[in-house]
Amino acid sequence: MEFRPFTVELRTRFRGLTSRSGVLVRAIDAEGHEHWGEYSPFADYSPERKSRWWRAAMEAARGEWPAPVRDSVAVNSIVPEVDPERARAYATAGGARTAKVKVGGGTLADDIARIEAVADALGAGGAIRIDVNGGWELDDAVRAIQALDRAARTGGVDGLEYVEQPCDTVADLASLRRRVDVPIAADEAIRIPGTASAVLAADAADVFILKASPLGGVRRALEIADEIAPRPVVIASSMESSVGLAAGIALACALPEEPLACGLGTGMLLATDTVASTLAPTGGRIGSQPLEVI
Ligand SMILES: O=C(O)CCC(=O)c1ccccc1C(=O)O
Ligand SMILES: [Mg+2]
Repeated sequence: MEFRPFTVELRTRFRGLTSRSGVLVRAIDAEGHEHWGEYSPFADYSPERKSRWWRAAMEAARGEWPAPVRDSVAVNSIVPEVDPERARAYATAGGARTAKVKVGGGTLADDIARIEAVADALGAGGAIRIDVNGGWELDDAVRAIQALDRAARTGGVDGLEYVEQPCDTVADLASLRRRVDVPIAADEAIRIPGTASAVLAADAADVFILKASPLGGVRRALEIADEIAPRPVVIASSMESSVGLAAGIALACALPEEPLACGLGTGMLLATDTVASTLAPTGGRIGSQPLEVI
């Protein structure tokens, strides 16, 4: 095995980061085929969570992914917490018809203006989901979700598709789910410190966000999807370079049931990459592609 440290730059600050660093792992299988894995855990991850990411990188480098059952999946665009004019451009990037809008970091008025701009840019038939990354208190969450759902009913968009991780704890997600009509999606709650089983047991989410690398690899994430079924899943990246992104695509294309539009369009947010041609969506869809690691 060969190990190659890397750093890639982001176009927009994301999760407080302007770059992503890690190690690429390269291995040749028994038939002489080359495979690459990416180990790029976030710096604040515990040793246990880093070890899961390591298992995902090893699975990729050993060429142990299951065979795909579809060629491509729909993706969502990602709208960071930018002003309404820039939000419009992000909303339809890559041909996406579903936009995931980051909210909750500034004022509710700014969030409303951003959602209205995204609804207008998408137009009829578009879908809007929001990601709070936790942090809302229950009562604030109820008020904000109602206001943002109204904002998403402009331009022919049918309200919010779901709200991702509005509050931190599984208990708060479960309570909130009983107080609002908008579906609730669990992201961090199924990994930090919880599990999909705990979210299921508390009946705390309608939609489950699965990420191949932090969950320990494609096969592990497929087991979790099996446990969750028939509830809908969304496969998302962890803002990896294209080598890591390929694991998410392999997972999305191997699921027995087609996932909802996936958060696998993050290649568009990279200014530099580990491959010659970044994995990015066209016509709102993304599929696997041979990687030319540079
Ligand atoms: O879901 C997506 O569209 C992309 C993935 C994404 O948003 C993300 C990427 C890295 C870290 C956290 C998150 C998140 O879902 O908040
Ligand atoms: Mg999220």
